[in-house]
Amino acid sequence: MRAPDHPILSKGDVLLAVENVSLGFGGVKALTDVSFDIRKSEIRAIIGPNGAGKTSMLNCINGFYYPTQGQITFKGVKRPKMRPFEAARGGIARTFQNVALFKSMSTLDNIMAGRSIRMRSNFFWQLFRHGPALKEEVEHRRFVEEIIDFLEIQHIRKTPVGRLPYGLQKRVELGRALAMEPDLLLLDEPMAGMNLEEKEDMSRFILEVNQQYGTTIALIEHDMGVVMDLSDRVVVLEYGRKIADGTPDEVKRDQRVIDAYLGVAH
Ligand SMILES: Nc1ncnc2c1ncn2[C@@H]1O[C@H](COP(=O)(O)OP(=O)(O)OP(=O)(O)O)[C@@H](O)[C@H]1O
Repeated sequence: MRAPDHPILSKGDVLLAVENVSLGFGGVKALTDVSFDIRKSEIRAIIGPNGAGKTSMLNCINGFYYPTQGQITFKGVKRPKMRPFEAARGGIARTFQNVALFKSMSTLDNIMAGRSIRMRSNFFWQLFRHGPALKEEVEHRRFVEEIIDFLEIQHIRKTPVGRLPYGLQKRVELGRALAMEPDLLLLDEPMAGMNLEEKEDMSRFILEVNQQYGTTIALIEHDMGVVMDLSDRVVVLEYGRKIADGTPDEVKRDQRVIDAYLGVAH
């Protein structure tokens, strides 16, 4: 396990704070004055109708976009403008709406690629798999094997991921994000395109990651059954603005949320 590079936060402390964030693309306002926080070790859902700004928000959190206005504070530090790999190095991992893996590479190599962000030895040593790099690689390999066991994907460890069914690809992508040992795991529609059994498996893994490792998770999801079962708190966006924020029960009863989103079958 890596040593923490920040003051140790306890369960329930604010891990990430979004304050008055706005984001514009030319004339289009994707986000307007949105504030909410994500607390350590919780599962936080971001929901709302299509085009509400959910993915834009995730993109601001992982450094893909920089807010036009407002600020994001992570582990107590105001976030400077940064690129996604810098956010990843800082402890934010992400999966995508449409799986983003190296399709011709095996499950093992894809997860190992996620792990490379935690490797310290320089490129020279890695190239020759010698000296410090060899010792380090053995340790990282052990960690990756733990993830493979945890996600129950031993049987596909050598299979090129492009050949796997969609549900398993999503599981490998989760494995790659976990290999980064993130402080904050962002999941963009982790159940999209899955059948019922795959959804149940994915829900179980998300809960286990949260409970066994205490990993803080923020997820975007359209399946309301999943959202209400998994999340501790839910933030609701509509037309780029926050319209509600609370526990699943509070949000379910909120008339604005019912009118904007839940009234429509999901
Ligand atoms: N790169 C971009 N350039 C221009 N407009 C964008 C861009 N990205 C998002 N938008 C616009 O910003 C708004 C919010 O989009 P976003 O994808 O964040 O919504 P969403 O809630 O994630 O939707 P969905 O549930 O359909 O994925 C939309 O009007 C969208 O068209």
